[in-house]
Amino acid sequence: MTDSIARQQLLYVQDQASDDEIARQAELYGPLTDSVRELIEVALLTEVDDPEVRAALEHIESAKRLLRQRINPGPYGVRWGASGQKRAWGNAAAGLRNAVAPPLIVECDPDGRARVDFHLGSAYEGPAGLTHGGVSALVLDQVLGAAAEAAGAPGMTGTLTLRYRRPTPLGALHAEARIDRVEGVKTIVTGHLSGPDGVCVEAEGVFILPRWARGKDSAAVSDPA
Ligand SMILES: CCCCCCCCCCCC(=O)SCCNC(=O)CCNC(=O)[C@H](O)C(C)(C)COP(=O)(O)OP(=O)(O)OC[C@H]1O[C@@H](n2cnc3c(N)ncnc32)[C@H](O)[C@@H]1OP(=O)(O)O
Repeated sequence: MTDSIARQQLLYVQDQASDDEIARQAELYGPLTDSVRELIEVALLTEVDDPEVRAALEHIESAKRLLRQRINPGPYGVRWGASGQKRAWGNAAAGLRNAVAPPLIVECDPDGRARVDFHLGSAYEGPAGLTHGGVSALVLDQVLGAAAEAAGAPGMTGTLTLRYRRPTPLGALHAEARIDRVEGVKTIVTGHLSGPDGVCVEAEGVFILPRWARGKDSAAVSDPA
């Protein structure tokens, strides 16, 4: 095993947090994340005068000083509580504590299906008024990966193939995925992302259970939101 894989595995942590403690943290940090996400949008779109921008910056710097007083050196990793409840709260697509995440709250079925309705604001723009193609890839990677994981066949993304069929608007969107087939350690998943006018992006992903995880309980290596 290489040092980098060993270091990565240290970020899969059983911290034995109780369900009550996890609920407390979700209630505390969820609104903080939502507020920071709104801040990103407001900072992008504000048209107030210069003194107001400078005053807002002071407030933000002050909030950062407060939060930095005790800080995890990061990254967040994946944590399991006492009941087996998992938190991938740093996940860039779906992490409860990650304001960069759209966020996605993905619904999954154990037969290997996943779906999510979500909203992308101005912070996810690529072409003018449209969703950035890399963000579409982020969303589809997560939703396809979640479908594989839901069926107990999780894996790292080996290959993700996308076909951008029509421009993806910002605003209300939908993504869904289903397992096409499982071939040994490979799970092949298909899916799409759609907007009000229909399918915008089609996807196929090959998710591979890495060598270091083979023979382990799949729940112990999966990476849920
Ligand atoms: C589990 C927790 C996470 C669970 C995560 C769940 C959340 C999902 C959403 C987030 C997903 C991500 O962002 S994941 C992050 C992005 N992805 C990565 O960083 C992956 C980086 N690459 C790797 O770690 C590795 O290359 C792997 C794991 C993909 C494969 O390496 P390996 O484990 O050594 O595989 P190996 O034994 O050689 O090959 C096994 C089989 O897969 C085929 N194969 C090998 N590489 C590829 C490939 N890139 N694309 C297609 N097929 C491939 C081989 O031909 C072989 O087929 P055959 O001979 O058996 O037919």
